[in-house]
Amino acid sequence: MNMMPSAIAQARSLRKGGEEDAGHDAGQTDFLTIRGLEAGYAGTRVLKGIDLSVFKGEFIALLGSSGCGKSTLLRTLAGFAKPDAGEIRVAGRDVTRLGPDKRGMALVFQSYALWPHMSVAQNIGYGLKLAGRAKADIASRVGELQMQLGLGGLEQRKPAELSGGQRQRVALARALAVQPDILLLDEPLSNLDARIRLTVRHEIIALQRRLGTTAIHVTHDREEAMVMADRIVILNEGAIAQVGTPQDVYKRPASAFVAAFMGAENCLPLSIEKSGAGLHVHANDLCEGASLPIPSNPLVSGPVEARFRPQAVELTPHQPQTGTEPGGDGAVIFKGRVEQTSYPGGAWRHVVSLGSHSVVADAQRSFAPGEAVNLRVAAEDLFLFSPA
Ligand SMILES: Nc1ncnc2c1ncn2[C@@H]1O[C@H](COP(=O)(O)OP(=O)(O)OP(=O)(O)O)[C@@H](O)[C@H]1O
Repeated sequence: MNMMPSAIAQARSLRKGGEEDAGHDAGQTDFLTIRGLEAGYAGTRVLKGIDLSVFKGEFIALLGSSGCGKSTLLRTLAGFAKPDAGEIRVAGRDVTRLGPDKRGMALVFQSYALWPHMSVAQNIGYGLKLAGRAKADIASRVGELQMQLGLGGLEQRKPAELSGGQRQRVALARALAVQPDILLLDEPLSNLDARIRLTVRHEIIALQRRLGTTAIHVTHDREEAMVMADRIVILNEGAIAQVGTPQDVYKRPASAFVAAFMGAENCLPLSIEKSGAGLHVHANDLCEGASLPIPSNPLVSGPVEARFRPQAVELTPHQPQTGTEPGGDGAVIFKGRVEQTSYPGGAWRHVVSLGSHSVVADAQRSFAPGEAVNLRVAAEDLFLFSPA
């Protein structure tokens, strides 16, 4: 049974508040199901077997670096590109080989793709006209959408006479006019300036929630994905690297790639040993020894890659440890020297060198270049990965 919009909103708010939520709610009926999807261009395989289930009313953000296949996935879902293998189902119906207009999906492009010679009202009503709807019906639906999207009074203007934010709203209204089951958004905000972007972002979420439309939103922007999505799908070179709630992918990245992509770009080598319920970090020339709880991701004793965010570092003036192995406090203390200090706003940013490595560390006070510092990173902020 499909969820009503209010129930979706409730499920969404529970998920957003629930730290331990694993993401895709058990008991939900999958609405859009993608199985083994492969697609590419003239011999180049771009999508390498995508499996994903989305339930009705869910907002999915598709995040990944340039060229990883986000638009290809969206275009294949919409029916504008043919898959080489795999299956796409909507509410159990196989739509893999159906034309774009037979799938109950609407795609909003980054470039808006509005008809330049048509007015705002004609652009919004375009899909309804194609579907043969009566003039009065079209006028009433167009008027409704104009009001919902703050386009009242602009109905006679041509796209060239609109701001970027207004054009994007017209593109969104045109997509929503046909009442799609699934709204596909291909970086619809990337041409907007930062302030308008925030406004349109909130409008899209509010509208999507009110209508209960299932949405897949492609973006480069990590923060945009975090604030808009129920779940984030991280793509890496045409394959899914992780699917999870914003909290999942931020706090429990499944791989070094996801950790780096989600901002944990500081990377240092450590050597660990698993023993019973704990994990021992060997002291080396970068850090003191430490005892940590075993994280949830699989690790083997030996060398690991340690990743953490600049904000996760507690920076203090260097204090030599008295014992050989302080451990037991659930944190690793690295030793470094400040190379550069700057103030990008909010906190002081430091580039700190540790032997031949260097990391970025934020602090509320500034440390001078040349100063010896300790960098304390708590276990929950330290992501460890064994070599593949
Ligand atoms: N029409 C095309 N013909 C050939 N190759 C293409 C075509 N469109 C995209 N590609 C290639 O397919 C790969 C995936 O492209 P795609 O546009 O899906 O990536 P993306 O993740 O959306 O990137 P971006 O974030 O830069 O828009 C890239 O290597 C790209 O060069």
